[in-house]
Amino acid sequence: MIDEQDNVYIFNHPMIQHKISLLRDKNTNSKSFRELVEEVSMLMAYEVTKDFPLTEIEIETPIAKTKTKVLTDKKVTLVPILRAGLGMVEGMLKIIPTARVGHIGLYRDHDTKQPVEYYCKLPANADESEVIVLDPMLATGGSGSAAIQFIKDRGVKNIKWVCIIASVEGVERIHKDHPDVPIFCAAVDQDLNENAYIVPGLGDAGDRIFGTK
Ligand SMILES: O=P(O)(O)OC[C@H]1O[C@H](OP(=O)(O)OP(=O)(O)O)[C@H](O)[C@@H]1O
Ligand SMILES: O=c1cc[nH]c(=O)[nH]1
Ligand SMILES: [Mg+2]
Repeated sequence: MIDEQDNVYIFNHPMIQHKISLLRDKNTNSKSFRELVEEVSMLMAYEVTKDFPLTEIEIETPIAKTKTKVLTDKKVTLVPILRAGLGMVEGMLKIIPTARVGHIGLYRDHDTKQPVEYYCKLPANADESEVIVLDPMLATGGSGSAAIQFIKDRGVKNIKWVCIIASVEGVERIHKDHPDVPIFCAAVDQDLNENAYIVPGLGDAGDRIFGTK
């Protein structure tokens, strides 16, 4: 159950939408918030991987020989954007257990709202891999656009962006800077407030995952 328009895939499955409502609720505590982010990520992984290629092999069941399909050997790298993206890794790994994990550290300067890079470690030969970038929030799109550019600068061609809540402005920014990158999310919210937080959004995802406020 997914709406696709202009390279944006919105997950409208009832189980995902229900969990998004719990994430948005300010009364949801850090433990529940973390668990919900993991569960939503796992459900999203199911759709994000739907174009993965299959190869036919022959095996023997206890009853008979048969032809069956397995995933074609394909390199996948998950790249969470620190900190909040970390909350999405375990859920994704439940569905894609062979994925490697790289990390990009970015924070948004409180005054300028511009992304500041403080860490980047991608697996060797990341350029041979499909990269799935993880960050729960796409607000102005500044962090997302910069992260995608770091990854492209390392030669990666096949990139997907997976977030939980996007803003209209963030979607437009990624489309403008990186029209080749599809966006997967559970909701697109209309507004940003004066602090560039998504409205209604869910607040500061990093602080809610790690209990830092
Ligand atoms: O689209 P943007 O306007 O760039 O904003 C989105 C970014 O802001 C948040 O990170 P934050 O700076 O709060 O860092 P944190 O994950 O360490 O809390 C969020 O996780 C994104 O990375
Ligand atoms: O709404 C927002 C915007 C940026 N970062 C967040 O965590 N939430
Ligand atoms: Mg934060």
